[in-house]
Amino acid sequence: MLTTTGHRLPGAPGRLVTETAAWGALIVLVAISYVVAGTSGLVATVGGRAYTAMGESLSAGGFDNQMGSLSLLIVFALSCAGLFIPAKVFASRPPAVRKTALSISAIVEAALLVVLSLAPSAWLTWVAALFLGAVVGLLMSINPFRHEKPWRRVGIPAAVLVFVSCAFQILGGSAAGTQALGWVSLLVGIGMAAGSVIIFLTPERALHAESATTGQFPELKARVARPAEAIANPWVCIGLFAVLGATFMLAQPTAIGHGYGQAGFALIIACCLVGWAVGFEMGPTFAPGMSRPRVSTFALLVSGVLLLATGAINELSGKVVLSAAIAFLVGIGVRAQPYDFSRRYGAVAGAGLALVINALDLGGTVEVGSSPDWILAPSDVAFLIFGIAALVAGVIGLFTFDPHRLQGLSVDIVHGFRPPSQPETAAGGLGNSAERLGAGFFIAIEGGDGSGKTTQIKRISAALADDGYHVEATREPGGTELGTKIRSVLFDSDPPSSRTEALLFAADRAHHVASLVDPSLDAGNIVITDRYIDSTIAYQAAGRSFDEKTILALSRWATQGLVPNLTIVLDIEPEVAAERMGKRGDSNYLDDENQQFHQRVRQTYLSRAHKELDRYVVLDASVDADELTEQILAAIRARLPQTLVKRDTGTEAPPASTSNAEPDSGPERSSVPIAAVAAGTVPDDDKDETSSPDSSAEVDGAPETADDSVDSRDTADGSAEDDTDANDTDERDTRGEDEMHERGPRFVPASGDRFVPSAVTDAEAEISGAVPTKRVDLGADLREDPTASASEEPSGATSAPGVAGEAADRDSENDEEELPSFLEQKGARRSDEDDATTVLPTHGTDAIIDDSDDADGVPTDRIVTDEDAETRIVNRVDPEDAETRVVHRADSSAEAGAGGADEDSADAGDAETTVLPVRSAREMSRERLQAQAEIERQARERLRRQRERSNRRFTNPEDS
Ligand SMILES: Nc1ncnc2c1ncn2[C@@H]1O[C@H](COP(=O)(O)OP(=O)(O)OP(=O)(O)O)[C@@H](O)[C@H]1O
Ligand SMILES: Cc1cn([C@H]2C[C@H](O)[C@@H](COP(=O)(O)O)O2)c(=O)[nH]c1=O
Repeated sequence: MLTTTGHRLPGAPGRLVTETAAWGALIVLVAISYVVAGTSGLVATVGGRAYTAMGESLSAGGFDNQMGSLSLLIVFALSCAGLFIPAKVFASRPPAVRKTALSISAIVEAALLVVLSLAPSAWLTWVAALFLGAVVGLLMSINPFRHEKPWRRVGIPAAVLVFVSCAFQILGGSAAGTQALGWVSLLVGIGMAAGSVIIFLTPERALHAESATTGQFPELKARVARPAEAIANPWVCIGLFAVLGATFMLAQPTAIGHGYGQAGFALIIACCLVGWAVGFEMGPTFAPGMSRPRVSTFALLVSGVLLLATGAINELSGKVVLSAAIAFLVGIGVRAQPYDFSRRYGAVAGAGLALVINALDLGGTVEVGSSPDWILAPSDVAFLIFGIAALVAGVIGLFTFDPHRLQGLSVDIVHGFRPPSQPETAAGGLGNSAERLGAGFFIAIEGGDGSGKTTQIKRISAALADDGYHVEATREPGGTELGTKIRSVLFDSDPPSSRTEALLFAADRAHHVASLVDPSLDAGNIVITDRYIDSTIAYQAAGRSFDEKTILALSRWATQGLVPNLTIVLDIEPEVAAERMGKRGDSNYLDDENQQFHQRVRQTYLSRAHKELDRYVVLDASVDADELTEQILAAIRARLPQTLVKRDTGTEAPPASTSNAEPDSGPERSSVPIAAVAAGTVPDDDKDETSSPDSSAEVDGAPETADDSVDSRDTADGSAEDDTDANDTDERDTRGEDEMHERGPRFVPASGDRFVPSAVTDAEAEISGAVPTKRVDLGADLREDPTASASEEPSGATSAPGVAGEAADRDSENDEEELPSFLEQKGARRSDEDDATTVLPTHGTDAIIDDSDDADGVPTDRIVTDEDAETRIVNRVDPEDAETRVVHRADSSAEAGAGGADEDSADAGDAETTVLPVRSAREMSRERLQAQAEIERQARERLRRQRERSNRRFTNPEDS
């Protein structure tokens, strides 16, 4: 059989034509050899009167079923022999050899078909059968059709055969159908010759066989079904192919045995092909809730029943429909699973066996007590035998392949046709297995910009922490150190192209899941993320009008299919959200998209939620924040599994923070602590943190916090530890592990705007040109009275629990009095929830930002650093725009020593620079990354504003 690997290939036209013709030849050949040999009998075919006898028989419409079967068997055996010649025998031949072999065999086959159609005779049929069988076998070995969807090629000659034979049969009666075979063989012979010529004219190199098309499991479709499972022994599929081979092969004996004529045969073959094609295409998604081996098993079982029915009934339309249904089930069953087994063995064995059974001529009449008696043709007996075998095999399969976590046959079937839950379907069939979600619970909070996600996450994290859970709050983009950089790339310079944007979000997500979400879920935490895949679908697919499937596939690939247990959509009119955003005064270029964009975003969230009501909860986000918090908490609490380990009771899973206690040992995450991590258990994080054992028992990250702060202050002070530090250290040493890590939710520092350098004083900040920034403190709301906290202790409000202590508080007070002018703006903003308190620490002299090349005086982001000195200089930015925070402030006098050397830099800071202090290597590497990102962001921001100013000047010179 001539085959190709797809019409996309170079040289495809020649192959397409010859292959189509070859399939046609096979059908016609099988039919003719059955008719001819069957009519005259084996002995008659070699006798001198063969031609006359055959002619008489043909016109009389008589057939010898037994001999026909034998004839068929020989033709079939020869044709199929080539399937088992190793492909490499010919495939490895040079293109020139392959090309010559293909065209010569095609022309030989064409010649035989033409002769056969013009001069039908018994002996000629045998000769043709031998030759064609050999040629077909040879060609199959050159390019086995296992890589192609057969119905595409065989469908054409089958359709032609149906048309021609029906026409003949309608015009000339049943016997005339045989003549149709002659005409069809002429047609396919001509086609074969044409294909041969095209192949001959095709350049050699274009005839290479390329990759498989059907041999691969279709990834995209697999996503909506249960994951594909590796099949150790695909005997069920081999059985299904045997059923298919038998069904095809019994078509002609059936047509003859029941006197349907060739039109009946053609009809059966064509409908079988259609059924097979439909089944093959639907296989990966059919019965999506059923395990894939189980789908195959049911297909085999049901096809067994249908085979029995096919054998039992005598009527043509019933046989046609049932044969098509059997072929459909085979298509379903074999395609439900990855297609990496050979279909040759099953199909050839099934067809061969069917012929042998048919040749035994076991038909007869069964008395059923009343007339008419039940007439069984030999082919019917073959169907019955196959039916029983398939049924038995199917039942064995049911006991062999487990249902998918379901019990009972009916339950299995009913559930089999329901789509599996989203987690199981995610990511190309990988899905969320139990292991994938770890022991934790994954929640995504979604919604348009300004819907209140951040506000709510702070609150619900605190509440859940109060419930005793390990909570990790994070966000996208920017939930990790790398994420902060990606966020910076996204939002701190010119907007990227839409495709770049989509890829950057995906990259952030990939890292976020791999380095933070997954490990945290593994540790048994509740992970709450501010945005996840739905945001990408809403913004990049619907917003930017990219293909949703592509965007989804990207995210699923990035996350390896991790799907939240629960997604809460905070739904709000974009206009209302925009108003809120206006008040908040912090936006990115996506926020600034037009209303249609945000409407599309909103609708996408809603329609996604609508499709999966189990996993989504949509809440009206325009209501009062407290009310919304209650609603969210109710939704979450109703879904939290009982098995989730709580802090106080949990003995199985390690506390969330355990794995992160040593910052460098765990998965990468932004380990800079957020001030209010202890909130939920520590009402006011600026109070009693050093004196209360509780308060020093920080949640994950808090020990780091303590370390960081202690280190920072020691270094910054250049002096010995103060009492606070000592106490803190002692307490940590004596605390149990659980205690050490547990205190409310652990907020993952989310981005560059969460950069928390160690202490500096405001005085120092003033000297150094430090950066007052808008504070983004997820922990702020966790304090008992955030407003009071923010207004009463503005500079210390961001102190880390167990770290800031009284000294820090004192410092804060001092700082308050000594606010430099630009920090007064910050002071003014402290009453706001999102207070601006941050200064970058200063220290070191050896690193500078070299602005000397800036002819226009605009600082650039060209940075020169001295690694050994572990210092960096940060350009000062507009206080309005900076986004960094500080945990606490250290003693200004102590800092002065370290900062003394900075004065040059600080002057240069006039020259808009800030110098970071010397730290431990570990901290420095962490902070360096953050600081560098911050520096770059700020520099870009300046450039952007500079450009804007220039533009303004340009467009409105008067203003300038
Ligand atoms: N229920 C509410 N009612 C009124 N104002 C609210 C409510 N929730 C939040 N806000 C305010 O709306 C603004 C936006 O809130 P928030 O930052 O939490 O939204 P967001 O969804 O996280 O926004 P973004 O997507 O841009 O990060 C904030 O100033 C916040 O104080
Ligand atoms: C995760 C994700 C986010 N976006 C957009 C949505 C927002 O406009 C910003 C993120 O800002 P936020 O203040 O942190 O909410 O990014 C997106 O377009 N695609 C995404 O996948």
